[in-house]
Amino acid sequence: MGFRVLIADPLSEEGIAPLLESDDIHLDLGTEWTNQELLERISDYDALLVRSQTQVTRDLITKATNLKIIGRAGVGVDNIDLDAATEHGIIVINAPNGNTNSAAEHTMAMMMALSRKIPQAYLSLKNRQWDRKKYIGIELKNKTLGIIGLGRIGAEVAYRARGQRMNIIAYDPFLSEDHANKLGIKKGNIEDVYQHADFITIHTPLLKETRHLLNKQAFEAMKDGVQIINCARGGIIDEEALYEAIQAKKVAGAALDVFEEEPFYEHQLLELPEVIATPHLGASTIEAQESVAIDVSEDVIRYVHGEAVRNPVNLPSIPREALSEIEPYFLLAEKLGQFLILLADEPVEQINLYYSGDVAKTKIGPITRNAVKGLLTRHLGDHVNDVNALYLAEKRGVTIHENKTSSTQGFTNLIRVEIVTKSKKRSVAGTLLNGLGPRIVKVDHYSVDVTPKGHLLVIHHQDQPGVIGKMGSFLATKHINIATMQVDRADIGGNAIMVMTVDRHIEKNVLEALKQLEEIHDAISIDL
Ligand SMILES: NC(=O)c1ccc[n+]([C@@H]2O[C@H](COP(=O)([O-])OP(=O)(O)OC[C@H]3O[C@@H](n4cnc5c(N)ncnc54)[C@H](O)[C@@H]3O)[C@@H](O)[C@H]2O)c1
Ligand SMILES: O=C(O)[C@H](O)COP(=O)(O)O
Repeated sequence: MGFRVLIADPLSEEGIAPLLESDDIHLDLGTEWTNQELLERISDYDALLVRSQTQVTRDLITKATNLKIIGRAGVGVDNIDLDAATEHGIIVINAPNGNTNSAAEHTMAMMMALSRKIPQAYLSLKNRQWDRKKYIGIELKNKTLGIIGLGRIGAEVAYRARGQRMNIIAYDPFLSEDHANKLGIKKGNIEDVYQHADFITIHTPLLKETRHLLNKQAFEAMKDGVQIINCARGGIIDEEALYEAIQAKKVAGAALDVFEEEPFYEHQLLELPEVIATPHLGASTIEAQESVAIDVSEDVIRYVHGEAVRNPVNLPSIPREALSEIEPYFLLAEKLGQFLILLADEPVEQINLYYSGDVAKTKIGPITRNAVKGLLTRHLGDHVNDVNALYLAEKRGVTIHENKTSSTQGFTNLIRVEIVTKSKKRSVAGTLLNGLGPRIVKVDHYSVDVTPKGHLLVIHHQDQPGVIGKMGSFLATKHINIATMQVDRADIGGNAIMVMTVDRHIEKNVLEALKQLEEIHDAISIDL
């Protein structure tokens, strides 16, 4: 059947062409399905593609037992329960760039329609009224536009509004003076925007912090006769407060593309002649729809082919150049984690990662995720992946610390993973050998040289003559062939370690018998 993809909201046909053309992908359209149908059938799918309409709730995600990826053909992911997706190890991707222009153009269209009362005049004319006095507008030229949220769309709006010869003041916590200067706008705080703007347009995501950002107090702080444009998200404006501010003539008009509840057919704001509105059309252009659908389709294909996706929402996004540099470390980190967890005989409380040499110069976050994934998979199973590894560790009270160190111990790159339990610390270190791949080079403070692959046997023993021979003979009686062997010790006659690669899995009873040998302190079998 291949990789099953469900399209739950209408997407551009041209945009999904890459999916239609893929032999290993099976596409179904669920745009006419009811919520109940979606809940009942979602477990058949590996991928779900949506726009802003379908509510991807925790309930839906819990029922989506085979789902691996959710694609949002657009920017806002407030219709997707990201926490639930992350917990279930489902990667969420979006298409952040494809509709920027369309949303910015729609914002400008709304501001111009608002300032010249075009929708109201059109309605009046449709009703066979020729009323020129009632529809006197104001010019944009020399007016101040306040932009709240100067990201992709906010910046495009600023660029266009400058063309209208507006003065622009913007508030965004990440806006630098330098960037503001480059855009030819003024950087201010939110109070400055309220105090000076004749028009205020919002371009933030809907977050806990931005819900009802424009509320009663905010409207009170604004200039009398201010006009509001919202082409971002409904919940950012407290609609009740806006209604009252318009009735009180504090706000002269509002142009709204988005609403707290969508869709709707009755809305008290629409009863006000000062309000003009569109039904969430900011991204509804042929160009934007084609572009966002292509972006998510191509990312789904990348995912199916095991490549890194370009626009992950619940994973840090890695630029392509950086990815090629760090991807080889993923396997090493995962193997170190898988190896190390078997040395732990108590619950892990802390994971410390030490990066040195070349690897310390890279983006280490994704490497850490792979190490933690390796540590957790052993006990939590295959549902642990790089999307939920950190979340699952955190949920179990395990803290993770990343460190960059200068101690390369002679290797060009070195990753050391350490676990801290109630009574001890254990660690393994590994390197990527040029052309030879991953190697484990340290187990605690012992030096070894082991390829982390196949069946390994780790023995802690007393360093004394005859132990190695005894071990060899013991394994021979169990028909276990030794492929490679590494030995290191703390001091002559002191504690020592043996790491062997053997040709088959070692059963529990064989390990127990091994541990009974006099000089053996511990024996651990590791299948990688
Ligand atoms: N109407 C539509 O059809 C339509 C189309 C596209 C995007 N959108 C919406 O537009 C919004 C912006 O999209 P974008 O692509 O520009 O996103 P973006 O991430 O590029 O920009 C958002 C900006 O908001 C800023 N921000 C966050 N919290 C803030 C706060 N409390 N105060 C001020 N600024 C804050 C961020 O720093 C960021 O710069 C999103 O909500 C998106 O869903 C709507
Ligand atoms: O966040 C977005 O990208 C816009 O709101 C577009 O939403 P839509 O895909 O439902 O048009």
